[in-house]
Amino acid sequence: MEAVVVQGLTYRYGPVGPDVLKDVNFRVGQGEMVAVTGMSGCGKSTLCFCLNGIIPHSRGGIMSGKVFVRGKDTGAHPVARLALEVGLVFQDPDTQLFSPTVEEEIAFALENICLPPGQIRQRIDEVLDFLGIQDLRQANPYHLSGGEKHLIALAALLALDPPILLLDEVMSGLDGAGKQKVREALEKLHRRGKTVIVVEHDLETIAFTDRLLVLKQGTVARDDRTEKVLADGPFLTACRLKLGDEESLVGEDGHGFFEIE
Ligand SMILES: Nc1ncnc2c1ncn2[C@@H]1O[C@H](COP(=O)(O)OP(=O)(O)OP(=O)(O)O)[C@@H](O)[C@H]1O
Repeated sequence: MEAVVVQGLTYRYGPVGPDVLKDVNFRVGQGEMVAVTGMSGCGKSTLCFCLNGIIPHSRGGIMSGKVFVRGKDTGAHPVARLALEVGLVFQDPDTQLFSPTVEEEIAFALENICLPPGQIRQRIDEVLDFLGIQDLRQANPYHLSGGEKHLIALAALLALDPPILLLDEVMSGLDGAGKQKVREALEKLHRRGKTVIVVEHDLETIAFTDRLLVLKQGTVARDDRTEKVLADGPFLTACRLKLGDEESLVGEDGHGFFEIE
């Protein structure tokens, strides 16, 4: 069974707005390490919401086509069920952190699936060790930096142990050491058989992945080996992407910069 199958996915947020995703088709095998990139506004986060069922269940809008995660049609399964298959770390971590301590944040989802208290404590220890963030155990997530918040959201997701991990711009808020930490964690998880999908606009941070999908104005402009795409200067220039940050901060409309943390 494939981890992800996307067939003819087209989506718009409202009845009159433009199609944000246009006839997107791709498959991800179990255990693959895939990156998705593209300029600001090309539809990366929207695609993430389609992969974990937030679209169509919680965002409204108009979706056509099909998305399957581990054989489950996202349109036919509730988001809470899909969360056991695909864990998403959101681009904006404030939308998914709401507990007074890191420990309680990680415990929350585990309590929801009725794990016994002993196992909850064990999983919290394991994920904090795994990410090297035991020192943040009693911290209030709201008081942490953007990068640390992403790590806590990732820890909460890892504690649930979903087979597919989906990270939306998690690296961009981290310093060099933080990026290295996440990269090593993802490589270790990949070796353990997890399917990892990393969404990043910064091409340097995804060079470690095996396969790269480039989105351009809501369509898949390229789906190839990462090293091959990153070596294709003319293609990157045509997509206005480049290794390094400045160019990829320009929006799809061609003007303006957005802030990263
Ligand atoms: N809730 C919404 N309602 C209407 N339009 C939206 C909504 N969210 C996003 N969009 C639009 O959909 C398009 C794709 O946005 P999306 O956030 O998926 O792009 P992105 O590639 O993730 O961008 P970024 O790299 O800046 O996060 C953009 O034109 C955006 O303005």
